[in-house]
Parts: sequence; C-alpha cells; structure tokens
Amino acid sequence: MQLEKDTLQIVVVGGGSVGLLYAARLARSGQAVTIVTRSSLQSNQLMQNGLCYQQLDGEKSVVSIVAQPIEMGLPHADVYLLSVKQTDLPDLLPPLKDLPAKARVVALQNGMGHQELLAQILPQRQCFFAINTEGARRLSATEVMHTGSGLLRMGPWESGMQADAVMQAFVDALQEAGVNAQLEASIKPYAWRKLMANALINPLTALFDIPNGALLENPQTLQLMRELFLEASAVASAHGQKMKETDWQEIVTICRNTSRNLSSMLQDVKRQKQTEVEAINGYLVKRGREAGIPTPLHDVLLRLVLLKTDVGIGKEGGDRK
Ligand SMILES: NC(=O)C1=CN([C@@H]2O[C@H](COP(=O)(O)OP(=O)(O)OC[C@H]3O[C@@H](n4cnc5c(N)ncnc54)[C@H](OP(=O)(O)O)[C@@H]3O)[C@@H](O)[C@H]2O)C=CC1
Ligand SMILES: CC(C)(CO)C(=O)C(=O)O
Repeated sequence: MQLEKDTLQIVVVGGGSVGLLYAARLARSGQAVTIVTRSSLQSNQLMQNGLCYQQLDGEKSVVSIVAQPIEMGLPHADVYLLSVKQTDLPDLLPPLKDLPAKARVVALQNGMGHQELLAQILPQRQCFFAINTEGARRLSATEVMHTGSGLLRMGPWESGMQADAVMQAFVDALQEAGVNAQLEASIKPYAWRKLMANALINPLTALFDIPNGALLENPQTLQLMRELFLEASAVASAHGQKMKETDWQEIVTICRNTSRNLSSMLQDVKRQKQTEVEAINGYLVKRGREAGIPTPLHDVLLRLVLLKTDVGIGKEGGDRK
C-alpha cells in the first residue's frame, strides 16, 4: 500500500508535555493533526488560542491546531500517537478497541506494562511503540516548551513484522517536521534501555527537585546512578537484555542533552499527580524478584517516590486549572 504523506491523518492523544510538543511540530510543518485532550476546557482553549510552541533556541510561534475532548471518542485517523502516561492508558482501551483494522497505534509511554495492555485489545500488526528521548515541558494548556533534543525511535515490539507503509509515512512526516524520528525493526531492546535511563534519572530528579543535568554535576548522584545502573543491568541481563558500557554512556548523554528538562516524574510530583514510578523502578523490582535478583536501591527509590506523592511533598500550583 502506498500512502501519500500529505494525506496522512494523525491524532495525538494527550495534550501534555510530549503530546503538545509533537502536535505543534507536526502541525507547523503542515501535517493534518488533531489533539485529543482529556478536558473540553483544554480542547476549546487550543481551538481558540492555538498552540504556543517554544523551540530549543527560545523562539516562539503560535500554531493553529484542531483539538477535541476524549468524551467525543477518537476521530478518524491513520495513526494515533498515544502520549498519555502509563497510569492513564487503561482508560483509552475502550475507544482503541473500536479502531478500524488499517489504523496504526503508536504507544509512547516510558516504563513497561503498556505493551501487554495493548496486546489485550489490538492485533500485533496495528500496535507500534515509540521511545522518546526528547525533552518537553507543558507550560499551560496551550503552551509547550521543547527542553531537550533527542531521538524518536518507533517500531513493532519484536522483529518479524513486514515493513509498514503507514508507519513509514508517519516517520517521513515527523522528519519533515524536523523531528529526529526513525523506524526500528524491534523496539524491545530500546524500551529496556530507556527503562534503565528513566529508572536512574526520573526518581532522583523527582526526589531532589532538580533538572536532569544537575545529576551530572555532583559526584554523589553520579555514583548513585552508576550503582542503580549495575543493579538494573543484572535484572535486564536475566531477561535477555545484556547492557554494555555504551548503554551507561548513553544514559549520561540523555541527561546532558536534556539538562534543562524537568523529568516527567518531577513534573508529576510538582503537580501532585500519580507518577509512573511503578512502571519504571517498580517494574525492575518485580522482574528482579521473578529472577531472584535483589534490587534494594530501586526498591528504596520506588518507596520514596510513592511516599513523596502520597504525602504531597513537592506540591506546586501547576497549570492544571
Ligand atoms: N515530558 C517529557 O519530557 C518526556 C515524557 N515521556 C513519556 O511520555 C509520556 C507522556 O508524558 P508527558 O507528556 O510528560 O505527560 P503529561 O502528564 O504532561 O501528559 C499526559 C496528558 O495525557 C492526558 N490524558 C490523560 N488521560 C487521557 C485520556 N483518557 N484522554 C485524553 N488525554 C488524556 C493528560 O490530561 P490532563 O492534562 O487533563 O491530565 C495530559 O495532558 C509518559 O509516559 C512520559 O513518561 C518520555 C520522554 C520525555
Ligand atoms: C528523556 C527524559 C529523561 C527526559 O526528561 C524522560 O524520558 C522523562 O522525563 O521521562
């Protein structure tokens, strides 16, 4: 099947940091994008005011955007980019279940668990995954800031699938929009490596209330990250994912490239929202237990982040009015 880029209909589900970032960039380059938001307040504001996008160099532009609330269901599209948190994915299963067979769903969550969840309702050929190392921060319902450069890798969970024309057209559209997007034969190894990065960066930044780059400035945090890496590597290895020294260096590079970014977990803590720590450090603890590998450091981070959100330490007014 040949699909023209300019006929591609894209729906971004979730008007948060990452959803607004990709919607803005795609819409700005002339792609047909609709944002599906949780609230009708946000979709109305986006339709009325447009979406203000602040580039990495600080330059701002306002992009016209089509938006609608999830209560209207999912509009027709070729590709659905799911940019909600792991914790919000279960709510999307009913509308996703009804999508036509030719639609492609791309799940962009950090952490693990989403693959098993989506496999319950969608056939493998419709399900794709994205690993995102770009940093984004939602400043308000209609404003987003690009806070760190990175890559957007997409592909099926495991290899063995044939090339997909819709996904290729989506990658082309993203590249045209200036996004460093690429198609991979299998996302699983990247998902494990991103899991490791998030398990090191996110809880520490959330607990100490610091941007990603600050982790590299202190030898104590760097040492702690290194020990967390070794602990998580043992778990990954027991599940067929052998980590190398270059994987550690890659995590340091992510930290450096997104140095100004407040990690998604820190943003959640500040807004007193449920974090993804259970899908990140909690996943490593669980898989470690299954394999008989102790993960005391990740277990402590898991408990501390849960405690922090439970007692509301770190609350900020936020923009969710
Ligand atoms: N922020 C970052 O820099 C990065 C984030 N990620 C990952 O990307 C994913 C998204 O993160 P991020 O954008 O930061 O998260 P946000 O919390 O900023 O955004 C998620 C958005 O999804 C919306 N949402 C929730 N449920 C629904 C629903 N049922 N229908 C429609 N919209 C819904 C939320 O609405 P509401 O606003 O009403 O709560 C929110 O706007 C996460 O898995 C994160 O870990 C990955 C790399 C970098
Ligand atoms: C890449 C990184 C670490 C950017 O902050 C991220 O994935 C997140 O914040 O969840």
